[in-house]
Amino acid sequence: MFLMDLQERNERLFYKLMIDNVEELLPVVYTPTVGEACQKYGSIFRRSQGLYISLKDRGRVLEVLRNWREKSIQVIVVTDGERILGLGDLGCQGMGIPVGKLALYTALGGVRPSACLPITIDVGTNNEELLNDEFYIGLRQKRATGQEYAELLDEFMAAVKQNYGQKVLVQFEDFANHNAFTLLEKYRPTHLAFNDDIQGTAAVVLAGLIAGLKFVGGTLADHTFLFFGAGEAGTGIAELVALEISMQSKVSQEDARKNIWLVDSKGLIVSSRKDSIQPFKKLYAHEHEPVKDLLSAIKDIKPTALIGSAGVGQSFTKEVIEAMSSINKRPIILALSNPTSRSECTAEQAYSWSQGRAIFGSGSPFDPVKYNEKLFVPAQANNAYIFPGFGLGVVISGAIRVKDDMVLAAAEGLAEQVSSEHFDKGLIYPPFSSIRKISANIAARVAAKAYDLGLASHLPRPRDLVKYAESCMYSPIYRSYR
Ligand SMILES: O=C([O-])CC(=O)C(=O)O
Ligand SMILES: [Mg+2]
Repeated sequence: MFLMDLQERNERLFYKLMIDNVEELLPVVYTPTVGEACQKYGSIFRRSQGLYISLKDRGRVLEVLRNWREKSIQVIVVTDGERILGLGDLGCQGMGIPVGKLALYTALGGVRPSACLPITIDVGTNNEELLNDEFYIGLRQKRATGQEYAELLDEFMAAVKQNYGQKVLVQFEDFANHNAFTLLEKYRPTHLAFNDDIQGTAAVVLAGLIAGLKFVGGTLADHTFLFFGAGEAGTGIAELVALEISMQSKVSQEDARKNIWLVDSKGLIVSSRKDSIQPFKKLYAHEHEPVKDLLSAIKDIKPTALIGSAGVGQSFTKEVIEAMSSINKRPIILALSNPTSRSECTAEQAYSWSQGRAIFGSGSPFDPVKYNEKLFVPAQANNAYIFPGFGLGVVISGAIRVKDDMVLAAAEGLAEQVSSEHFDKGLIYPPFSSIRKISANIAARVAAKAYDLGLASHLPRPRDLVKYAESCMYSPIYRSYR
């Protein structure tokens, strides 16, 4: 609440404070505190942040967009609040997420604050508690679905293009699975559309796996990956890992998918399963006997890495971590669900149950852990490493579309920032304290790919893209007066 006030009162000071104290303030402005802020958004509401577009605005969404005080927008983060982190449907109170993500776009990625626009689409909520809460700030109705939902989103996306042109990045955030994949597929051919939960998370995890394999040995193609959770994050990561394997090892993507297995709420996804498997999971329905639970799946599949993103806290039990540790000398354990209460296990559990052998990363931050007199520093495998730099790269190159190769370039840009100095400390990501440098490098990689693919509209292509990215970054300094 203090930081929200400061952001409102003295934006420059807010960003100066953020940039100078990233590691301390990230968990406040962002995950996990932002999750709690969304849960309590109605009762801590002071001034409106961001733009709300509701079902009641149908037919005049363009007019609503034009009411926003800033005219030159480069990045929009939009949610409909249906799947806020792992907390579920928070309706309009999800606004904290686009606001927090865009604060990071500026602090971590150097996109000008005035060029950032947080938006929440209000189509109602199915959260009964909120519907009965006198302080709820959104429409008091059940969520609109089907055609009514699709038409509002269509009107919104058309209005965005009409008002800001085709170089505005639209980042979809925390939509429910059943809309996230459909919206991305629908709008990526016509808009500069990016889904952070699918593509951003995929890039950060791929970078972490590439770094993690330095401790384990071998290439991605030599290993087996098991995902607990087959939603946006799980299948997004699986697809990017398969793409990277297919490029590294010159095999087809179908072949690359064979060492990747997914577990959802009904067990291991296999072709023999009787229930209907959603299209985005089908690619991973390999031939195997049905397996009901995670522990049995681990014993059968024998993965090198276990990647959790189901939003189910404490699902990596002692037995699960011990099974991973009996199969691997250095098991890779990623507990990606957010916020902390949804984390599959804590850092302390991962290190102690694996007797200090786990290579551990989590979506939400954990403090370093002392185990057997040794200090372990857990990695924060959060898309915050990717989206600010990714967005900066898109903005500075004037890219008009997002291609998977650009997401891959972002992952590689992050992975190459991990040096021997980090590996020696057991780290698979560089520290957030150097995030602006990391973002500039990711931006340069992404921009380079956009130019290579002929998708960049800002010509001529700058010669040194890293230097150029750095020179474009917003800094919270005061101009000197004459
Ligand atoms: O916001 C975060 O910390 C990461 C993320 O996108 C999510 O959990 O949905
Ligand atoms: Mg998200």
